[in-house]
Amino acid sequence: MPHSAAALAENGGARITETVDLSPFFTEAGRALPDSARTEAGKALIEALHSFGFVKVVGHGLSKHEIDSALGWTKKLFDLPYEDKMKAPHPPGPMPHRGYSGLGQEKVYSKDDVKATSSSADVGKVLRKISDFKESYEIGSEQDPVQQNIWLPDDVLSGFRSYTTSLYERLSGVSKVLLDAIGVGLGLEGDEHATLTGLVSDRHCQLRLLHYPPIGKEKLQNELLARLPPHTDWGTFTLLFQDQNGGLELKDAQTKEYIHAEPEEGAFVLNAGDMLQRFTNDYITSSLHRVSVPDPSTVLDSGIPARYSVPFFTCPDFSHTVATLPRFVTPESPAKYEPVRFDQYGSIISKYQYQGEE
Ligand SMILES: O=C(O)CCC(=O)C(=O)O
Ligand SMILES: [Fe+2]
Repeated sequence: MPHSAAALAENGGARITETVDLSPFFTEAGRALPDSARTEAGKALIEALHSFGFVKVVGHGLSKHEIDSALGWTKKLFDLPYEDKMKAPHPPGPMPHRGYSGLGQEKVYSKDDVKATSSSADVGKVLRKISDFKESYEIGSEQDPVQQNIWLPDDVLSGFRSYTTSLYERLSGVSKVLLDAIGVGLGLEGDEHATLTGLVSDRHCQLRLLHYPPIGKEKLQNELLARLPPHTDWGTFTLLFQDQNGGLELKDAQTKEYIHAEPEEGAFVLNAGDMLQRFTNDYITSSLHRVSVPDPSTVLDSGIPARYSVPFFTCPDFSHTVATLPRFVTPESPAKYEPVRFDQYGSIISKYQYQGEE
């Protein structure tokens, strides 16, 4: 791991150390345990999400084979020649957010980036001066009536459609159990627990396959590059599988320092999105995170290796209105957010995470 090891040495190496075991929710043996085991695991989950907005999860029931397959198919896809990948091109504009985007095509911004450049006539152009050095492929539910999937012809990568469709379904199921664990950890019961179900839609989640190509030392020295700039995820929460090459970092809201989400065999990273932050009136934070490019002086002559990751974004239904749960509004913590319909929130944000040429 030359990249992350070098970066760790450089900034003191703060890492996410929180790893929670959610087997009381996910595995047969765990489910046989008394309720107190689920309460304890749920509370540990919420404690980590409250402190950092990020946590690593084990005991989620996904096998090593399942995780390796997700990363393996991702590599197979991006190993294809560019012309083949372009047989399923992401259309220009933010919607539908589906299909393949080549290097530099998508630019991710944070709300603060937009504020800082908003005096400029063309915010998108200013922010695109540093391009995102990544390629991606977006997949949604086959049942999504709003955004249809854009598939490669099956002879280009045989089995890809059926594999990724089943991965979407599998991770959608995992997300529902995670949501239950969040409810248990927050101590929600009855109607309050029921309001949680609106936070994860059957048809509006999104699976994303990502490839950050290797970068030579010279390019790192000579060009302004980002792998994935700081941003928050705007859905409910995201679960993410990454390879062993590292680079994902999140901003600690207290210290303002970026800390490393070090890859851990068998674990996925879970981070809260904007909807969970609004639902809990900031009790759970949607942390800024990024995939950084290291300082060239810390990098070996061979440059930095490729990195692959697979995030699954759980989102409410587009027509669902997310409101803060009353129990999180107190005299000490007055309401910070108006209720918002998810598609309206999405259309404000996605304007700035623009795909395609401008
Ligand atoms: O590749 C990663 O580790 C981060 C991906 C991410 O944050 C995103 O796609 O929103
Ligand atoms: Fe993200």
